[in-house]
Amino acid sequence: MEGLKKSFGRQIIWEDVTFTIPAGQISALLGPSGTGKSVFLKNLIGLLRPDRGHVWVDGVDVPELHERRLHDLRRRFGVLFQDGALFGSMSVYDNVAFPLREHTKLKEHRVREITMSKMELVGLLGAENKLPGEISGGMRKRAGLARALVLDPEILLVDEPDSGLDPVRTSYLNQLFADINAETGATILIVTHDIGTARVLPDNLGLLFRRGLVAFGPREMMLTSRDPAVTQFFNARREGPIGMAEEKDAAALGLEDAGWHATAKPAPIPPQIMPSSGRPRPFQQRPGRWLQAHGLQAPPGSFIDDEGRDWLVDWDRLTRR
Ligand SMILES: Nc1ncnc2c1ncn2[C@@H]1O[C@H](COP(=O)(O)OP(=O)(O)OP(=O)(O)O)[C@@H](O)[C@H]1O
Repeated sequence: MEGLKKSFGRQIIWEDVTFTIPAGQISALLGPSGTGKSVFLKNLIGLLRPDRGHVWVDGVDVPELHERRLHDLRRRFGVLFQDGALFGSMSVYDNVAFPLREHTKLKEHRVREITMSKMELVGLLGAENKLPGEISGGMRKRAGLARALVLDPEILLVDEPDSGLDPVRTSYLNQLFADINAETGATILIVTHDIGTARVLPDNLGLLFRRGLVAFGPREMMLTSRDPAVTQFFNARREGPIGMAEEKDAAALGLEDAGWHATAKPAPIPPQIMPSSGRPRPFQQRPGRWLQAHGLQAPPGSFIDDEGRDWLVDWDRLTRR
């Protein structure tokens, strides 16, 4: 993304957004409600066009593409929209099978195999014949995810996969993303409000706030950041520049910011989710590596899981195998 700006009428959603989503890694984008995260995803796949700027995918500038080329490019993307975006009059099965029928010439028996395997992956077997209106919100979300996965996308964009899901399902889903990334090397971008997910799943984190990208970088950088908005958001604190309304009074901000800087204290960094195989993902980094490379110490208690296991020690054991 380079110099990206989007507005609707006189409302600027964000501007000067420039960053690179590292290929083959898992990244998460967070930000208070209404900061334009969903709008951002839509710009990435050409469903909305930015006012200005570029979205480069392998040297191709997405906003410049015409419908036909966009259609071809989208084949490489899997997208889960916030509401699942299912066709209400089609069964869950037909919804999930849709991209296969739209983008490939596969025979029906093959379509069935793939569709059923993805439905199994997201725990939806048995719901094939139901209509979207007959299943729960969380199930619709998982159906949307199965549909996003049927073409084995190189780039997977997911908008709030965890909203409306219970903590156990969210935990399964996070494991699923780690496994997909490990197995297929897909680049995954997740928009989420779930700080729990943001702290343990991605390799990189970004924060949208006040009409721009406050920061984007490796998980360890973001979780130890002293930027008041970043610290406040990733630790779900009330003290900080982010208010209940979209934004606090700019004048008050200047006054209070100094205090926030002094008190911003990062919490311990939790261990990252490992793939089910027990082997690190291709781009997964040794815990503490980014901090070490920058001459920084992890906050005390970092990389220790709930059972008291030290993941630094574990990592060395796993990678030696
Ligand atoms: N098609 C559109 N036309 C006009 N305004 C829009 C359009 N789509 C989104 N907006 C506005 O853009 C802003 C950002 O919306 P968006 O849905 O991207 O926020 P978000 O960060 O994803 O929010 P949440 O976390 O609550 O889902 C909102 O003020 C919304 O009303």
